[in-house]
Amino acid sequence: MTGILVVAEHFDGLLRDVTLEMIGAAASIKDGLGGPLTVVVIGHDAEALANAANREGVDEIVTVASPDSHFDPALYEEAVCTVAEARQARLVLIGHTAAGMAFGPAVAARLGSGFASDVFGLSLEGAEPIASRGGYGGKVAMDLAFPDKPVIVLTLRGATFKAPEEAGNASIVPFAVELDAVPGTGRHIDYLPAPPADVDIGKAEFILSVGRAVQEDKNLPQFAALAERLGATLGCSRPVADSGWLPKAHQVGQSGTIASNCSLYLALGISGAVQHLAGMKHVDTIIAVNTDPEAPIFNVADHGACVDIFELAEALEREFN
Ligand SMILES: Cc1cc2nc3c(=O)[nH]c(=O)nc-3n(C[C@H](O)[C@H](O)[C@H](O)COP(=O)(O)OP(=O)(O)OC[C@H]3O[C@@H](n4cnc5c(N)ncnc54)[C@H](O)[C@@H]3O)c2cc1C
Repeated sequence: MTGILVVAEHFDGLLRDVTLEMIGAAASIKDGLGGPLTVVVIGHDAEALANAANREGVDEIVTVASPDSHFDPALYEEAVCTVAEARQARLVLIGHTAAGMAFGPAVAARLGSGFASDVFGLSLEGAEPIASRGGYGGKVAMDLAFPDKPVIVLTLRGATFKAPEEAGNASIVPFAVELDAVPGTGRHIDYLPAPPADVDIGKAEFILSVGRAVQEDKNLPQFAALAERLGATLGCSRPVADSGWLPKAHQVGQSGTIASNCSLYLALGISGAVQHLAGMKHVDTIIAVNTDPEAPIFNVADHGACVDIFELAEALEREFN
């Protein structure tokens, strides 16, 4: 058992980004593990999606035709367990998403495997997979090994692993799984689209982010204007979003959005809690402004200033005018 099985996630005829990110994570340890990398695409239109999963490092794409045109966790559980056993997968990777969490733990229970959720790091110790995840509400990071477990199921955090850029030359193989007799988990009624967001933190290249130091919502327009003037997207820490001073789409971090495309991050009055830093791990250059010289944000910042954020905003405004 040395292979890796990545379970493709898709919606509305498109692969979700997390699928390609899982392929990137799997490809980075494939040689050390010693087995092939297989992607399973399950769905009504599985064959049409197979080509999109054909990326560098993938050896085989298995398509499983589903009788249901909508996602059903029971069908995924059956299909993934069947393919994992047929391909003797050592490692099964599933997105840490609403869909992935609906069938991933059930797959792990059925396969009697080791299991970890919300994994943000994947490596090898010898030929043993090691999964990194948070603990105690994200206050610590831990590396997990799975001794004596022949199979390991992991759900991987999105916007965390790098997707391969090059196309692959995997073979595409239809795989029959008897899904008609599997009792579904419910009746699909409708999809409700999320309300449109005014920012896309995941794609923003330059983010000016404000923390609790802004104190109250009437102070936000000053920083929104500064962000606009600098050509930055306005981000925030969780207390700012929780207080309703900015919509949730602006929140950077573990329970917000990961700034996965950001080259410059200006953190104004943000202490640097681990949950916020989880959203900044891809940032190239971090500039932190905080009145507390001991603030943890300075441990990760490339440049820092012990300055009051209101004084800074006013000084910049004067500079512009
Ligand atoms: C499960 C879980 C998930 C979480 N997810 C997230 C998440 O996704 N994103 C997130 O941000 N947090 C998240 N949190 C919350 C996180 O733990 C912190 O509480 C939060 O990040 C703190 O936000 P902050 O830095 O704005 O506030 P604080 O920690 O209160 O820091 C404010 C900082 O501003 C500085 N300051 C104050 N006044 C000024 C001034 N005038 N000028 C300059 N500096 C000043 C202070 O010195 C301080 O360092 C999560 C927590 C949990 C338990």
